[in-house]
Amino acid sequence: MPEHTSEAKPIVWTIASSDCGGGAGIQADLHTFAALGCHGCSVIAAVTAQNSIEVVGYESVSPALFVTQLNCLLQDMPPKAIKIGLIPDVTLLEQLAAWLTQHKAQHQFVVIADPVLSSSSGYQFARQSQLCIWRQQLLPLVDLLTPNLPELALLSTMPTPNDEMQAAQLRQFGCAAVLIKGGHATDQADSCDHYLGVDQQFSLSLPRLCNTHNHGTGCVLSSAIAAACAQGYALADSVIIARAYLQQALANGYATGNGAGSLQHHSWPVTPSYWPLLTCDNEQFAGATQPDNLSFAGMTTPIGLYPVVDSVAWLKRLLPLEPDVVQLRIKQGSAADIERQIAEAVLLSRDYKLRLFINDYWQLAIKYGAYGVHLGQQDLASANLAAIAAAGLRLGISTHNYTELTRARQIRPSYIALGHIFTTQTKQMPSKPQGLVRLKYYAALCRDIPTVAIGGIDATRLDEVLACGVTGVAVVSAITAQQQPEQAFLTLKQRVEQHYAHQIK
Ligand SMILES: Cc1ncc(COP(=O)(O)OP(=O)(O)O)c(N)n1
Ligand SMILES: Cc1ncsc1CCOP(=O)(O)O
Repeated sequence: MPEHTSEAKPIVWTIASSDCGGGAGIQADLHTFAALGCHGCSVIAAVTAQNSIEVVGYESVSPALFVTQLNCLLQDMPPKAIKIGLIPDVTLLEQLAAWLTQHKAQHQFVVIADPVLSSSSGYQFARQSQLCIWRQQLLPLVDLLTPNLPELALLSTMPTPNDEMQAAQLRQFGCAAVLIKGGHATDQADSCDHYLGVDQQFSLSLPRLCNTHNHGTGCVLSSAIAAACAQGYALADSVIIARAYLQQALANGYATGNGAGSLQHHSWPVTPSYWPLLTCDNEQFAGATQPDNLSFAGMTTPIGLYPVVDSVAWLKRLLPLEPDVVQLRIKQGSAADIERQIAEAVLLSRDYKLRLFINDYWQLAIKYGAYGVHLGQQDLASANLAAIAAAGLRLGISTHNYTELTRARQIRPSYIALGHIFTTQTKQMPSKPQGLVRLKYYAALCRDIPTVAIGGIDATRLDEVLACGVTGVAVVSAITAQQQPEQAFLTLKQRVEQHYAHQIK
């Protein structure tokens, strides 16, 4: 399902070369854009003659026609993102650098570059003069470069075989981020890519697929990243989405001629087995990967209506109405008062058979024996997850994007919160509202873990949120800011219960 309606598909350009065999180049890029809900435009740099076995030859377009394509598109169909692929000509590379210098700042598009310097069948497109233009003129205009290991070595001037140092050098030349593709390290069982971004570094690994129908792999990965960027995802998220898209396309690759066949373009990836394992390379996310032996108690699903209240006084108001699950999220008060409220809330929860989650204060939750703990992203780094699991408490984790969701899934918590879905007045959020399309994708990916939607959800939006496939709906102001909070709770609870009862039938 595309992020936008048919009236507003984001426009993505590919500036690359034609593969008459249809598996790579411009043809693969356009398939990828379409599958990810974008409208693709193509600026053709060269026409190659190739099939599934070999590249037989190529001819570049004239410099005049190259620039005319760029200008004509810019006038009427400006891009949200541009993918650069094979440009086997020095003059065209120089022209492109000059054109990007002139227009990038004004039009604010993202540039993803796949420096196709040789074909997987062994054809060499790169000459020294082209490498110089890449280094000196193009890299400073690139937001993400996606070299494979041979391309990384060619582009870097470092003789060392150390990939990270070579990538660091390319970033010094000016490209903001580098994704080192590990596909060529065929001696390893997993295929592992390293993302070196402005403020994040991580590795993504997935089982190496035996399918030999892998023509156009690099083209598809870079164009999927561009498409996800055009859909408004941050660069790190786009890399993760694209890697999952590629795994899905590779898993279903098919024969065309007698050589490496083509990838199968499908749709937005939501299948857990295609999702990469994310390992954080920097301190910030240390400890975020689940130690294998950690296991959190499960929740009986669906979670249903999940009120979040800020005091034990609010909890006492709701308890006679028999909520199934409540979160106590205290944000003010002295340490002594907070502990008193948590202790009292846990005692009350036992009397009422309530599943009570404590926000933030995981030590107190363990001390008093709460049903569970809810932690945000910041809390994850400092909390002792092993202690929470060992005490038998459930764990809920907040997420606000694909990177956080991917990490949270690896921890295998009791539930994952997805937010904020709509604008909320209750909390200042540093992130953007996620909206319903993303919520649906996230919930589909989490088919194996309970999910809770949160943020700006009220009676008017309840049905569309439930329709996205979450197993619970968390609300604050839809209850506590209403004139009749008890009545608001009862109405919401009845509607949520009806929804899940209907689903089970
Ligand atoms: C169900 C649910 N989802 C998200 C949150 C937000 O938690 P967190 O990120 O820890 O932020 P604060 O609540 O501490 O502001 C939540 N509390 N509950
Ligand atoms: C705590 C929190 N975390 C993400 S949104 C949010 C507040 C949700 O409140 P409301 O339901 O009133 O929008």
